[in-house]
Amino acid sequence: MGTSGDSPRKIVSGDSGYVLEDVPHLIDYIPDLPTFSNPLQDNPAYSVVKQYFVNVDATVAQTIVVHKSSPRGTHFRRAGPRQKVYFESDEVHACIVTCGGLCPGLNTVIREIVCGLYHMYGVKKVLGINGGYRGFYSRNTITLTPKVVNDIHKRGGTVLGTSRGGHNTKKIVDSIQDRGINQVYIIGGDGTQKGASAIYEEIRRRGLKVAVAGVPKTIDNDIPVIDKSFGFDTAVEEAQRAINAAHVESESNENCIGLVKLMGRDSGFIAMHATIASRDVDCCLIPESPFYLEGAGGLFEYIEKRLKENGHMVIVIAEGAGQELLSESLRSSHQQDASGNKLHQDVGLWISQSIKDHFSRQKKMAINLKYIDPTYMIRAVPSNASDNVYCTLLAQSAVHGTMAGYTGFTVGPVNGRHSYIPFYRIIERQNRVVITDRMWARLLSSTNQPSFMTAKDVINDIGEEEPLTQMSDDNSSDDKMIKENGY
Ligand SMILES: Nc1ncnc2c1ncn2[C@@H]1O[C@H](COP(=O)(O)OP(=O)(O)OP(=O)(O)O)[C@@H](O)[C@H]1O
Ligand SMILES: O=P(O)(O)OC[C@H]1O[C@](O)(CO)[C@@H](O)[C@@H]1O
Ligand SMILES: [Mg+2]
Repeated sequence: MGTSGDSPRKIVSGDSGYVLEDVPHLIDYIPDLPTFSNPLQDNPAYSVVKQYFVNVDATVAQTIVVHKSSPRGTHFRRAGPRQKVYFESDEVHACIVTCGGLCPGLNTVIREIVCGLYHMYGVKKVLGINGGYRGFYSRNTITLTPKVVNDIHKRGGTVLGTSRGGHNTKKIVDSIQDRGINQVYIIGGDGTQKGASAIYEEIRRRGLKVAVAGVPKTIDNDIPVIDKSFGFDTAVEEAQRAINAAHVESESNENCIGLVKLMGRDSGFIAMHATIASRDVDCCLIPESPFYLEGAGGLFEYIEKRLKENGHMVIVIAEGAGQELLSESLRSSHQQDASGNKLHQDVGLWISQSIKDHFSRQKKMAINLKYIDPTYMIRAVPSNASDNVYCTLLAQSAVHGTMAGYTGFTVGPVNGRHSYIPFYRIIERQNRVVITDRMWARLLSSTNQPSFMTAKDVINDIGEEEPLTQMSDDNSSDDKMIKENGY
């Protein structure tokens, strides 16, 4: 997938620096499509809601921390039901697919897309594609009805199955066309959204009346623009159990380190939030913050200090942390998964061994190390209550968007308001923890760990990154101004 074959971006400018990064609509390439009244207007459940339909001009600001002279900046189209729809209920043939790694809440999103289509729009034909993208052309489908999906939100995983790799755009769109599908709901992470964008482009090239909606999913929270991804809170909550166990073990044994490895391939959000939530963690290591082991200011020195002061400590390490150190000491593997994601070496085992070797070599202090690796346990659980609510809103917003004829979009909250975001904004970069941001500073002041950074590193890092989601810390725009002003 490249940018050369991509359809033109819809960017609309307004007064005072207002910019709308709009999403595509079916009428962009199929003019004169008929419209219909939204069946929701006759739905008794919604009859009492004042201004139920979203104004066609309503947009959501990406940056809400502004200054007197700030331009109004980038906006996205507000999600929600529209007065006019571009599909009749009995014309719709929808399908749902889940791709990439598991994440709490997948089943809730599936359930709410099915129920939203049935109950809000009277749509009766919804297909589940089994086993991710490759399922479009090599696996069975399952008919989804409110009855079939009734209880699935109480289970972890995805009832549709998932996979990595197997994205063949042509075969997938052939299958969509052959089956007469005209709404495609694609639930997945950054890789999946890239695949969804390729599917949308091919559908548009063929001139098909098929709306494509992405629902962003990943416990790593590495999708930019949106406030956070669903399932993330559940994963952070589940991680507390491992951290608590590490703390209990370390407190009860002499000179004991409780070490927990958490998911987070390229971004350390889970580790960072689990650490801040717990307060029992003395050191958190994430991919975005390089660290070193030996010498002044290094990890071993800090461990020794902490054990002398407290007799125990807890370390949380994200799976993608310290990979450059591993590559130095082990033979670099360069392995990839079926989707082309780099497969990391096991940093948990490596750091456990390195710590043990250091203290046994040094003979000053006998230590005890308890290593806990809850890897898949934090993502294979059902979503918690707040993620269930979040998943419901995502699913319903996606359904409203496709019924209104929008396509080529990912749905998600931007500053708390659900919005339709063009694919290109979602797939252009990965969201990562910004370590010059206040959230990381909050963590450092809670753990009291060394920052492992020299003043020179900090200066080099400054100005490189903008806040990628609201979760980074919306104060960062202030920071950026300070940097730009050279204060
Ligand atoms: N650039 C791309 N173009 C088309 N398809 C892609 C692209 N990158 C990934 N995919 C497809 O998207 C699917 C999911 O990708 P991936 O395994 O990277 O997971 P993900 O969606 O990023 O989720 P997570 O990282 O949370 O597990 C796979 O089937 C993969 O083939
Ligand atoms: O299921 P797999 O392929 O082992 O995936 C593991 C990866 O998936 C993620 O959970 C993202 O979904 C990463 O944190 C992790 O590295
Ligand atoms: Mg991914």
